[in-house]
Amino acid sequence: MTANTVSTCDLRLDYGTTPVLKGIDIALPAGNTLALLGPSGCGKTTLLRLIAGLLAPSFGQVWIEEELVAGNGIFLPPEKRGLGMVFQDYALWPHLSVAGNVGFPLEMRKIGKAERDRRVIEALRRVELEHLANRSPGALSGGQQQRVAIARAIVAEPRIVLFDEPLSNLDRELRENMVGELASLIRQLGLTAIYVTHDQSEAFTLADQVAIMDHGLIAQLAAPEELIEAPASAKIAEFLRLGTVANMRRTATGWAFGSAQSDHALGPDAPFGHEAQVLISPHSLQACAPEQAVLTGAVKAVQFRDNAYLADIAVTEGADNLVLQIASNSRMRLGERIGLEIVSDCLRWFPAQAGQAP
Ligand SMILES: Nc1ncnc2c1ncn2[C@@H]1O[C@H](COP(=O)(O)OP(=O)(O)OP(=O)(O)O)[C@@H](O)[C@H]1O
Repeated sequence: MTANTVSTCDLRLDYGTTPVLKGIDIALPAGNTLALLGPSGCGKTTLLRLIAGLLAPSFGQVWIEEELVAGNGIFLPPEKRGLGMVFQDYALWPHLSVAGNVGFPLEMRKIGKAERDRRVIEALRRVELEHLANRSPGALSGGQQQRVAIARAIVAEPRIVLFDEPLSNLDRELRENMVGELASLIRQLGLTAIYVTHDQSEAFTLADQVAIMDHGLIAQLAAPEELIEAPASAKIAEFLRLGTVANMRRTATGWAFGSAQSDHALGPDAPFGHEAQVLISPHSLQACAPEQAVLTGAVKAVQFRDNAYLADIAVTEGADNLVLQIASNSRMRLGERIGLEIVSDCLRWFPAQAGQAP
């Protein structure tokens, strides 16, 4: 079994009387990347800062490679935790050369010049920037600056590298290119990484595991494909924009949904006898002729994503105020009237929330 490099146990943080983290448990195996994903203010950066040692927990523990670094009266400062960090703005010093920036953490550790030079060149070689060692950071592209920041984070050969939204200051095109590059760099270097982002595609490209955070808690921690296949709640499905969440009722012969009724049988996991929340993803809908359909609507918007067209259909008959997304190989015309058929096996049902009537 692979040892966990970072783990937290019931980790909490309060600012005054306001709980910001309410009990976080993670266990990250060596060589894995964990993304912390969630809306603004959910506590991602706070969790990263607790792991880094930039904040002390109100309760709970942080372990790094079997060593307790925070909790039970122990608190190791950042420089004693063996971590590398890459921040949003890279925090490169403009008055130092690329090599000077990368060597700075070693200088702080009072490592001699010869050894320092050797390690700086090695770190720059690993990010393929040794030819720019003497340049000033201001004379580099955004992507190159980011690689300098990574070289600086790995120069002391840390066990773990923490990334706090390292791409958010780049323009969209560069960001998209850099995500893939960063993902392969993390793998090539064999890093164990924790990566804070509020960008889902970034998290899904980079991470082995994604922790979806919500109001100071982890709502679900799973591999990207599992999050898409099996979101744990309607809220997570909505946050990940996996489709439309609606209420549906199983009937004796089929299902009822808004004012629509159908005799098409539902899959075995559909609950009997009461209304339940269901995720209708683009793949659980098929277009059909409007006169044969239980649900019909008009095409409201079309976008091209992941090699297919996604159309928003505003349902006009069968349910009120509902917009459903459907995937198609061809571009539908705006305003076109289409029928929708539900592929019941592809629906995902959510258990009733506590307090919800059965
Ligand atoms: N020094 C502080 N004092 C009081 N409250 C704080 C402090 N720092 C952060 N908070 C609050 O803690 C909560 C979590 O903040 P945090 O920065 O961890 O969120 P985040 O998920 O990283 O958000 P973002 O994506 O916007 O960076 C927020 O409600 C924030 O207002």
